[in-house]
Amino acid sequence: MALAGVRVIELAGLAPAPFCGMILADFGARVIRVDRTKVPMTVDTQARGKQSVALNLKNPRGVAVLKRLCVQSDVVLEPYRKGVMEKMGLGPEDLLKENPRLIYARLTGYGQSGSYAKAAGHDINYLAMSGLLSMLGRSSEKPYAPLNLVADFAGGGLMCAFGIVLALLERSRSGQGQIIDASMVEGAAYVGSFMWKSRSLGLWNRPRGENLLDSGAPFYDTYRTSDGKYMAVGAIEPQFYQQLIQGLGLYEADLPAQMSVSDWPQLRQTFTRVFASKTQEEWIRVFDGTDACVTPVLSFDEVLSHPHNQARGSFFKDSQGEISPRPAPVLSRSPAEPCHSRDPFIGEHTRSVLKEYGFEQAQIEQLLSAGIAECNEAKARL
Ligand SMILES: C[C@H](CCC[C@H](C)C(=O)SCCNC(=O)CCNC(=O)[C@H](O)C(C)(C)COP(=O)(O)OP(=O)(O)OC[C@H]1O[C@@H](n2cnc3c(N)ncnc32)[C@H](O)[C@@H]1OP(=O)(O)O)[C@H]1CC[C@H]2[C@@H]3[C@H](O)C[C@@H]4C[C@H](O)CC[C@]4(C)[C@H]3C[C@H](O)[C@]12C
Repeated sequence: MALAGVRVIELAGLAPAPFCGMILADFGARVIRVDRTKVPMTVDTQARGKQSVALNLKNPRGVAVLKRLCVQSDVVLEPYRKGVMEKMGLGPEDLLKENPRLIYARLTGYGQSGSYAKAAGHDINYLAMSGLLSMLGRSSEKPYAPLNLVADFAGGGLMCAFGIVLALLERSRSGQGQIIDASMVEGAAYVGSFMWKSRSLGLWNRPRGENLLDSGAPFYDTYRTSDGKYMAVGAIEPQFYQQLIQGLGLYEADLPAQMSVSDWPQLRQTFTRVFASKTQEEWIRVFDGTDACVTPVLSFDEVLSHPHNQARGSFFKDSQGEISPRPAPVLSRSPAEPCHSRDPFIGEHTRSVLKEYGFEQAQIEQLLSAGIAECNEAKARL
């Protein structure tokens, strides 16, 4: 796999950093998540392929253990508020001094500088600060966040993984590590570069929800079918729009012009009425195999059995029966091989990892009995 041999220490976080770690693990990195001790269960639902070591980092001996793990690693990924790592004696200066090849990735909401750097926040706040949230929502409604996809995952976890891969690539030339300041505000804004750069085209001149791609245009929207399901329509270009009209059994001559914005409400009413006349399955039969850019809105349960997704193996079932998307993109020679086994228990690998990283058995037992480290091996659960 592309990242085989790369060792990552991920400090346990909420959503974006776990996603970043999972991407690295999917593509072959060895990811060790460092959890807190005395925690009943993990909130990391993106622990695929990771190992878990539980350490008390409030104790200097726990800090010393982490330092020793970082000396032998390529990447450390930290998801805390600015200043937390420094307070624990684990700031970039401390760790890079001991391992100058270390890539020190800091994934935060607001970045390491600026007046908000130390403020708490979540995806919706970062999205708001990026400018993007102001553009998201239906006409005459308040802005709404599309789950926590944009800032946490696209602008946060994914962008940070990209930064780590860039830093690894650069290190192969320079031999040096570096610090990555991954701000979710900036990551989200960057993902939204198209919105920024296309403002001059007049694509976003109208109020929220009344533009081409924000559900303003009737040919770029979803429609309810007679069985309560939905179809997604993305027929922008005239040649595809024609096929949409044809599939709906309408005649262009009877309709206002596609780009006549003032007629969009009337056109939407017509599309709404027609889509409501057939079931989703019937519409699939009408539009499959055409270039009308019309697809069913599939539920999570439906994606696995869709013939297209099945043909590509786009989703897979793990050993627990859970469906997940296959890691993307697909590399021809060194594709990702996502782990199919269950996620680790907190501290499941404490003993084995510490041993592998050079700790003596007696030292490990001391750390465990002093509560600095915690081990929760699978055997103990049988
Ligand atoms: C699904 C929910 C998650 C939603 C995601 C949400 C929408 C997001 O946007 S996530 C993005 C959040 N932002 C960031 O990550 C930006 C950077 N980070 C921060 O800004 C902050 O970390 C913070 C604001 C996120 C949190 O601030 P906090 O004050 O708590 O922490 P920090 O200042 O960073 O300091 C960390 C302290 O921790 C100490 N530490 C760290 N490691 C260790 C260690 N190993 N040992 C000892 N100490 C350690 C460190 O020293 C710091 O200490 P100090 O403060 O003293 O300095 C999920 C959200 C909630 C979940 C539910 C919940 O957990 C309850 C249930 C739990 C159960 O197990 C599962 C079900 C739950 C219902 C659970 C379900 C879901 O997972 C959630 C709903």
